[in-house]
Amino acid sequence: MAKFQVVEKFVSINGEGQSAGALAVFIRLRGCNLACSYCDTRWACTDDAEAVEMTEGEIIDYVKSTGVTRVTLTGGEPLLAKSIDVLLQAFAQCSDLALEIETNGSISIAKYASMEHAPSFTLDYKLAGSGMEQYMDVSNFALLQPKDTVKFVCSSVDELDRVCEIVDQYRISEKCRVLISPVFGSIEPADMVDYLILHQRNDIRLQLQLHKFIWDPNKRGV
Ligand SMILES: C[S@@+](CC[C@H](N)C(=O)[O-])C[C@H]1O[C@@H](n2cnc3c(N)ncnc32)[C@H](O)[C@@H]1O
Ligand SMILES: Nc1nc2[nH]cc(C(=O)O)c2c(=O)[nH]1
Ligand code: SF4
Ligand SMILES: [Mg+2]
Repeated sequence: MAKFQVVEKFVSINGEGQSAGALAVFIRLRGCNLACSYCDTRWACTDDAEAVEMTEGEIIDYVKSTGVTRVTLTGGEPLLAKSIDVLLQAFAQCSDLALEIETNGSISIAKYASMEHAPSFTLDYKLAGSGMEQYMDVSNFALLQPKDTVKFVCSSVDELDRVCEIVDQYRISEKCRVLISPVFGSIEPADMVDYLILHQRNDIRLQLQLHKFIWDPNKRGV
């Protein structure tokens, strides 16, 4: 049995990613190796953030108790957790649960992408505005499957040129979904749409963080 530091667990709709709008159970793990300028979950990233220690069995029991079948494992950076492979294996054995992992693009997904019943990944590529672009592990792009998503959170419309450069260089939209999302409140989404129209980017979708429109953007547990 392994132990995981869970800073938050709740049921909501998924506000982001490929299953946006659908019910999901969220498991948020403590700690992160990056410090994105815009991070909306900084409180979960420090090693001393308040957390409840749970085993993989307790996490799965909690998920099953909700009756919700989509699970989002997030953080912080979930792939940093010691023994994360144990938790992913436990989920892989539950054929009635669909696991999505939000990961920050700096950690290799190779070990997990090759698992039987592998989870789906929402792989962030951190752009210059995050201050973290130098940590991106671009070898992950070769491992993408149709069930995965690559996401670019943009601090300015100018960053969309870089998004297109990366999508084209690694042929990402031939492999999986590509999403762009504004840093909440810092760009007009309409300007992002204008960019997609102007550049005829049929392969890139805009996504807004739904939960921040439904609830107070700073509210936790939603
Ligand atoms: C808090 S992170 C946790 C998972 C992982 N560390 C990562 O960065 O992908 C979850 C998602 O929220 C996004 N995010 C964080 N702060 C944001 C903000 N202010 N506006 C829009 N998206 C944000 C991240 O880019 C990431 O896609
Ligand atoms: N409702 C809701 N959906 C989300 N999708 C990804 C989230 C995250 O923080 O990783 C998130 C979140 O914090 N809340
Ligand atoms: S990697 Fe994710 S959790 Fe870590 S600082 Fe960046 S957005 Fe926040
Ligand atoms: Mg969030």
